[in-house]
Amino acid sequence: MRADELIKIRRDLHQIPELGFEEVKTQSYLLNKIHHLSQQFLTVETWKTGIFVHVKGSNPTKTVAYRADIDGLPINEQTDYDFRSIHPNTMHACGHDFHMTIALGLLTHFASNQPMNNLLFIFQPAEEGPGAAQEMLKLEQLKKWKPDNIMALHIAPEHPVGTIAIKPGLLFANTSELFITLKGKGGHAAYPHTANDMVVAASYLVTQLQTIISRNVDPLDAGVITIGVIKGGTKQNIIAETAVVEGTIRTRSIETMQKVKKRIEAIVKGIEIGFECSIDIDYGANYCQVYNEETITSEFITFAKEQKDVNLVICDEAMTGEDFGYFLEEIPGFMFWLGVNSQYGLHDAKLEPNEDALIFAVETIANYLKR
Ligand SMILES: CC(=O)N[C@@H](CCC[C@H](N)C(=O)O)C(=O)O
Repeated sequence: MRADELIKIRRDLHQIPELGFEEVKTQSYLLNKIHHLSQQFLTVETWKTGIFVHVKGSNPTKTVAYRADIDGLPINEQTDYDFRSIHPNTMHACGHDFHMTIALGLLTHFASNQPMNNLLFIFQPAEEGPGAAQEMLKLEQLKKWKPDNIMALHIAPEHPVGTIAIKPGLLFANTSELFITLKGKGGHAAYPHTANDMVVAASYLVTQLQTIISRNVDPLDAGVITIGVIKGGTKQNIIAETAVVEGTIRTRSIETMQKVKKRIEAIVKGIEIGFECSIDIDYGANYCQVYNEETITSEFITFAKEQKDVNLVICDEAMTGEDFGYFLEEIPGFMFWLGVNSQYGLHDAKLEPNEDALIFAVETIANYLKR
């Protein structure tokens, strides 16, 4: 596929971002493209809004899976593109439009250039939440086409085009979503003594949560608690009966995740007693770490070093999360960062990844898979 064709696909997909398990238009766009390819070596199956495409190899000794996530984020796009999202408050702000386009570019290549080994393309819904990897791993398709290895990429705005950033071992953190609901007693703004204000309780809670990483996690370990949402109340002169606080927890180890959650629960108990309210905690979706299998990752690093146009970076681990980690728990493989050189980062309403990375990725990964 030519660079301009990849760019056209990326722009089409960029315009129709959909949230997890709602990727109906995205799935039908991808299926339409896939059905226009030569079907000789392909078997196409769907699951919810996801797609599996098996490419039969000419003389297979194994099956290699390539996974791309397909969902968007609830963000109101603020780029200067003339192909901005046509879906209000939804945007491909994590590069999944790039991930899908690259997978489709690779699939297009191998549909007409039969690979030696079998390939399995996995277009996965709902990576941003609630996650789909664990469910997909249990499916019939994974059993009958059982991949021996698996790989995936994630765009990296901070690296120039041509960069592959990777490391063996831990790449991404363990994550847990965090949804906290506080319930007190509403009332008139002028009579605070008759009510039980959840805006004030939530404010104390958010402040106290900030002490967990700084006071309870070993400084030589690492963790993140980010509160991305705080909502409460209905009007400026009404005391809020309820408030919600939503965030995410990131840790390098499961043990630290457990410790952080224990501390959250203790702080919540304190707020319940101190503010005479009731608080519910829901940890939502939890993702395990992304851990790159050492041998295969080292082989990929060796391959990348040999490519003249690849700027190889051995990077540090990041506190991002990915349910691709679940695939890696069961299937040896790796994930890498693909440089896309954007002034604005992931989850930013102005993210504008450089489209030159599309053809670079397709050609580089096709060469790797051919080997
Ligand atoms: C690469 C990336 O940005 N991934 C997301 C994964 C979200 C996990 C989950 N919904 C959570 O918020 O904990 C990330 O935010 O790192």
